[in-house]
Amino acid sequence: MSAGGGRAPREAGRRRVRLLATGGTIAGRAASGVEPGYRSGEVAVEALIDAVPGLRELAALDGEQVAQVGSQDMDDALWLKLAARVQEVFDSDAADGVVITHGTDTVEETGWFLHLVVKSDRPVVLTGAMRPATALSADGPLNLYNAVAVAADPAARGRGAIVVLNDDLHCARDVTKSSTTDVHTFISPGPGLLGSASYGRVRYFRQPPHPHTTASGFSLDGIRQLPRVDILYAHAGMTADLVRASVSLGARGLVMAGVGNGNMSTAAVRALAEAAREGVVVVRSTRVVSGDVGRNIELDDDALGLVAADQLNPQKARVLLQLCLARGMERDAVQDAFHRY
Ligand SMILES: NC(=O)C[C@H](N)C(=O)O
Repeated sequence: MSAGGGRAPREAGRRRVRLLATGGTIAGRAASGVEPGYRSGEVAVEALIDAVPGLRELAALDGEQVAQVGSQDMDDALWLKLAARVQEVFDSDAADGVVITHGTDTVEETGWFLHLVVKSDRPVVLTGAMRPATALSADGPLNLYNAVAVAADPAARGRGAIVVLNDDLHCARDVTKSSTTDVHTFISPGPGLLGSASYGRVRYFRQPPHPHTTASGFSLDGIRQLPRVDILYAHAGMTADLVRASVSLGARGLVMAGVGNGNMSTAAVRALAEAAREGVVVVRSTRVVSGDVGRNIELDDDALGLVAADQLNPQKARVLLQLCLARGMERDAVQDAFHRY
């Protein structure tokens, strides 16, 4: 095992897994994750690996610290860095699969980004923990064990980015965090789980039906930064002010976390239609945890110039819209992408 990104030795029949650590509660130090002043992301990658009995028996492992942040501090620059690192690891044949240790707050967004841009069939597995590494009944060690088992499993190939927590395998497209503190926080509303893992024994229930990784039209090619896309949260009595503020601050895209089926107040609708006329691409998603946002249902998207998010929640819609805008796609092409991916 090396901490600096050296290769795990190739041993006959043994899969090689690279651990890319980014921080999060899986690397947090505290008696619990709800202590005042608690900070995630303090335990280094070597210590994480050493804390899991039997981990090295699953695969030839090496670890690399890509970042050390609470995932609330993940941002576009870190996504680009992480995705580039995953791509380099695969392109140089340094590993058969990667495991990314990550905070749970935004793991769904990072996973979705990687699901769309990484060009490889090799498994990209993300895991984390709800309880700090030093807490009573820490969940990180078994999550990491299961994640390495998935990354080392040839049957995980071609399934895109997989989020593994609490014995569940989720497609990065579908997964979302549903509880602030519960260990069973991750759900995949609608499509359901991708599979399960029990002490390293992995089963798959389905293939992700939407294009991803090698079949996705997105990649890192030519992308040095991502365009600004803001998410606005709809509520009773919403005014138009924040829509206008986002546009005047330079947002090239807006995602509305609408009420119900992607609805919002009349004032907000008018402001969004105006933004769309000015060339901002506006996507209607929903603050509701499950269900699709359909086109031209309660709102006339055709007349208003809006895009419907289909199955993507606001934070996932933001990632896809950033990638679409980075590729120079216009509104109709963006709508097609929301139906396709
Ligand atoms: N459970 C966690 O990992 C929460 C932490 N704030 C993070 O996302 O990094």
